[in-house]
Amino acid sequence: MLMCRRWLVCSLRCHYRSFSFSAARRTVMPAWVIDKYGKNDVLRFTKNAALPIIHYPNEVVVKVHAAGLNPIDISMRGGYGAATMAMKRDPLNISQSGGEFPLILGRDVSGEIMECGLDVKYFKPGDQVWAAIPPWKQGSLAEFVVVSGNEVSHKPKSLRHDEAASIPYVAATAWSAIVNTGGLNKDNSVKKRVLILGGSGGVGTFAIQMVKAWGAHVTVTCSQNAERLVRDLGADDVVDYTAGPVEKQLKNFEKFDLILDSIGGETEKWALDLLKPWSGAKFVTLITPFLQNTDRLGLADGMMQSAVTVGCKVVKNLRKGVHYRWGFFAPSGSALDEVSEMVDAGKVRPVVEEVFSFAQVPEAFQKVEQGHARGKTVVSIMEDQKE
Ligand SMILES: NC(=O)C1=CN([C@@H]2O[C@H](COP(=O)(O)OP(=O)(O)OC[C@H]3O[C@@H](n4cnc5c(N)ncnc54)[C@H](OP(=O)(O)O)[C@@H]3O)[C@@H](O)[C@H]2O)C=CC1
Repeated sequence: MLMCRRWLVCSLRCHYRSFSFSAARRTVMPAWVIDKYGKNDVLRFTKNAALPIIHYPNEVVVKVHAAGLNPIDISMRGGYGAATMAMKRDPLNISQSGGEFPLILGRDVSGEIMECGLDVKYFKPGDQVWAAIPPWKQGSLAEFVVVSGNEVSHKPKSLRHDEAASIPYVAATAWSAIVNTGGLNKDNSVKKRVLILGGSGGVGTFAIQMVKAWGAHVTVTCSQNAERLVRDLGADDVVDYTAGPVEKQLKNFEKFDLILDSIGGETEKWALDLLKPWSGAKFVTLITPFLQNTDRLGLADGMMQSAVTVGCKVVKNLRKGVHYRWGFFAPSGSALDEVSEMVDAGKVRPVVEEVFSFAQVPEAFQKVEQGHARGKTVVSIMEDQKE
């Protein structure tokens, strides 16, 4: 239905465009950038980052009110995925930026549309929006960011920007893993048994709420001190991984239709035995060696290595009657449209652990890097904080 609405508005709003942002255009903006990969000391605040401009007609410029941080920001600060991102990012050098630096991190944005490309008909300047920004694009720790019209969505009316910025990246990841890869959706999830390995962080706290809203029975693994949080979000059964091997604790549970793994490591050695065999049940892990492979071996060989690795695991598990899959973040404005409706209907709420000011971006990175997240870390980018 939402896809149709996007199409309808596209048709009705013929070539709407505003020139107000362009007319008042400055050439620089405040931002946190990195000029090389490393630890937290590579983060640099500047008032002179290049102001992003629309290069493709389907893009919009968003004024950032709040940005969300994710573990991938810590990894990217250290160079994770650099080879792949360099290939994806501006392969024709249209932006003429001359390379990956200065790089702006931050994958979540909640803010306001300032300008729309000529092909953007679903949005107009002034719209309050949110988006998850793909890792090969400049991020949201800046005054403005450019995203594609198909990545952006109207933010939930019931949320402030600092709340909204906690959701897009984890929602787009959970949606891609659970819906596109795992095969569950709002119409087929009632009474399905879902196991979420790692329920207390960003992805977990969103995924619990999403599948619970669709009627699934949700089992979650987390630390003992996160039990109350995940139960409040809708978890039916909670397993404390600090109390002993999870596989032993889960052995006598009824088998599952879907397992979402955001922990990795040894998990896949035992977790697939917890699925209902020969029923279409799936194990979807978010912890994949895909980017490490491409960083290490280059794009072609890295992709080949990844295909061989995942292919072997898929075949091995198919023989046991269960499905093994890798899950990935995938930007999707239409998925965020649906999430926005769920939020405004009170079915999903933001789980914000801490909000930092724009001046405190390095502290926000430290917080995410320490781990043990209980929901999300957000950076609020108010006018007076950009000085
Ligand atoms: N493939 C992809 O495209 C994507 C992959 N990811 C990956 O998914 C993972 C989760 O992301 P995100 O939720 O944002 O991360 P967070 O850092 O927000 O959360 C991780 C959570 O896991 C908990 N945890 C740690 N160890 C265990 C364990 N053994 N069992 C259960 N819970 C545990 C942590 O709390 P505590 O330590 O206190 O228990 C924390 O709450 C990350 O590794 C991330 O890189 C995320 C998005 C996209």
